Formats: sequence, structure tokens, C-alpha cells
Amino acid sequence: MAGADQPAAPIGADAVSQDTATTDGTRRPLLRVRELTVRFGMRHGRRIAAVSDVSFDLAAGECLALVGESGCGKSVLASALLGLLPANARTDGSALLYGPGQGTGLDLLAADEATLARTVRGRRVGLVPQSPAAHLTPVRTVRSQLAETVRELTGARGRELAAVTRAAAERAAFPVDHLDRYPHQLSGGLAQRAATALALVGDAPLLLADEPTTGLDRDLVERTVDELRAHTDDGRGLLLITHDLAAAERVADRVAVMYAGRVVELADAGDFFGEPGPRHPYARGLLAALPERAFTPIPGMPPELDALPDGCAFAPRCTRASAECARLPAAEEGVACHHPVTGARPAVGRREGSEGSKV
Ligand SMILES: Nc1ncnc2c1ncn2[C@@H]1O[C@H](COP(=O)(O)OP(=O)(O)OP(=O)(O)O)[C@@H](O)[C@H]1O
Ligand code: NI
Repeated sequence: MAGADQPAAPIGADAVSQDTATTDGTRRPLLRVRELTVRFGMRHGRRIAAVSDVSFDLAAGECLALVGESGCGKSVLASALLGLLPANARTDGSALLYGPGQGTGLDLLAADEATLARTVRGRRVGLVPQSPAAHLTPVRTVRSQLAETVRELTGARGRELAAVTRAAAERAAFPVDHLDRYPHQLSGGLAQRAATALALVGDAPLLLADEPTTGLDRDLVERTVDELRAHTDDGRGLLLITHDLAAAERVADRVAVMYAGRVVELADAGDFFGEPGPRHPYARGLLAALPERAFTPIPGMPPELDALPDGCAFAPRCTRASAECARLPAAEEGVACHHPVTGARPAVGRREGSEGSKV
């Protein structure tokens, strides 16, 4: 327990000693993120605290869903892991990616651009980007972009290349008869599927999917997240960044909830979506806001990231807040809150006849 004068321990940090105590390497994660912090330097000395002290492990074969309101730092976190942040970003902490024969792991935050470009992006870490339209090359058809990626990552040539390219499109439910279209001829949902197809080609051990279901209708949401989940077979890992809590519930093993750049709760998906439910008041609010639950939005807005309070950033919106919240809460048992909710979720949190957030 952190005393009043001790700095708050970030969520997930307690796993450090536990995991390093294991000497046989059997419980070694695929990705180990520790105290990841990203600051953007702006004009006039303004500093944006986009990500603060984020720690988590992603195990082989696991899907971790990262959820939270718009602007809380989810995409910046993913960009940091891929070395895709702009020049005004400063990154601290570590993000160790483990692979066969890599005992100490590759620190993605410290790796040079040549290593990231040649051996990491697309090969060891795949990305379904949040803005697929911006990610696709505008002057080339989907087929030519997909074929190029297939050729580069699988070595297929000739007729095999054509067949593997079609199979790659089908895997992401991209219609084969649209392959000769240019990105601007695609709807948002089709561009999304093209980007997902591209990301899946390399069968990278770690896949980061940033809002991979935007613009898709419910059937396709389910098909897409199921395909992404299937990617974790054979020990691959999936970090699923999403606003769609129903999609997260469908495929995630664990859930990390971000608020104002920090992970405020890291929980088993079964506990989180079922009983006893989330324990951080913000996480409870997120679930209660769902139409299929209480349909009650959290009042207020998230804080500006260039003027964060010293204490809990959620306190101004929190019904459980007290004087203690002026101090940053230490993470205990996966929850960073001075007043976590304990026990079962109250009955008023669900509408009568509701089937939970499953759709
Ligand atoms: N290049 C940048 N320079 C300055 N600030 C940035 C930059 N990129 C992102 N930010 C800020 O960092 C914060 C986190 O942004 P991020 O895109 O990670 O949010 P998000 O959680 O992914 O939101 P959404 O759900 O809307 O995609 C935001 O306040 C954003 O304005
Ligand atoms: Ni985002």
C-alpha cells in the first residue's frame, strides 16, 4: 500500500516482481509495457500529457481490450508501440516485445527507426489503423496494395500471389469484386476492411487493432472481431482498442480502461462485463452508459490533457469523490481509485429484461 507521501504505483506494476520471479520463462508475456508515458511539446511551453504511467502485460494467445472515451490516449499508446509518434512527442518507460530466442525482449520505445521499419512494423507488430483512408495509398488500387504487402511478407509470386491476395481480402470480409477500386471509391466500412486485410497478411505475433470496427454494421463488427480474435490462435496477441464495449465483451480476455491518459482499471473480462462488474467508478459509468444497460451517460467531460490535476483526474465527475482524491490513487488489485466499488453491481444498473451488453 502506498502511503500519503509515496508516489502512486501504476496499474500493472505489481506484476513486475511476480513475473520476473519466474525463472523458467513459461509465464513470460508477449508484450510487457511499463510506465509508458507520452508527452507532446506544444507552442508556448504547453505540454499535453497524452499517456501517463501505463503498465500492462499481454500474454501469448490473449486479447486485451483497451477502452475509454475519445481523447484519452488510446491511439497515442498504439502509435508509441510502433514508433509512429510525431517529432514533438517525448516517450518514457519501456515496452518489451518478446519473441522466439529473444530472452530480454526488444524495447519498442528504444528501438531505432531502421529496426522498427525493417523487422517490427507489419512483421512482428501488425496495425489496423484508426484512419484507414489515410493509411491506404490513394493512387493505387486495393488489389495492388494488398498484393505488394503479400509479396513482401509471404514471398508469394505469380498465380500464388493472386490467390493469396484474394484470400487475404476474404479474410477481412473485403469483397473480392471491389479489389480493383481505389481508396476514394470505398465507403468507410470498406476502407476499414481493406486496412484490416492489410494488417492480417503478415500474421504478426502482436496485432494492434485501433477501432477496427468503425463504420461496420453489427454483423460485420462481429465477423471482424471474431477474425481478429482468431488471430490470437497459436500464441499470437491482440490489443483491441475500441469504443465498442459489446465487441470487447465478445472477444476480450481482459479489459484495460483508460481515463485522461492513465489506465484506471485492468480487469478480467468476465468479472468486468459480468459480476461483480467494474470497480472503478469511471469504468462503471462507461458500462452504465450503454443503451442495453442503464443508458445513463456520465455527466461532465474529461479534463484537458494540458491541465491535468495532481490527483485523480476523474474526481470532478465522480459521485464517490472526497478530499482524498486530491492525491493520485495507487493501483491496488488492478484499480486506481480511493473509493473503488466493491461487491455486486446494484440492480438499478441494469434495465429490466436487459440481456447485458451482448448484442
Ligand atoms: N501529434 C499530436 N500533438 C499533440 N497532441 C496530440 C497529438 N496526437 C494526439 N494528441 C492528443 O493526445 C490525446 C490523446 O489522443 P488519442 O488520439 O490517443 O485519443 P484516443 O483515445 O485514441 O481517442 P479516439 O477514441 O477519439 O480515437 C488527445 O488529447 C489528442 O489531442
Ligand atoms: Ni484513437
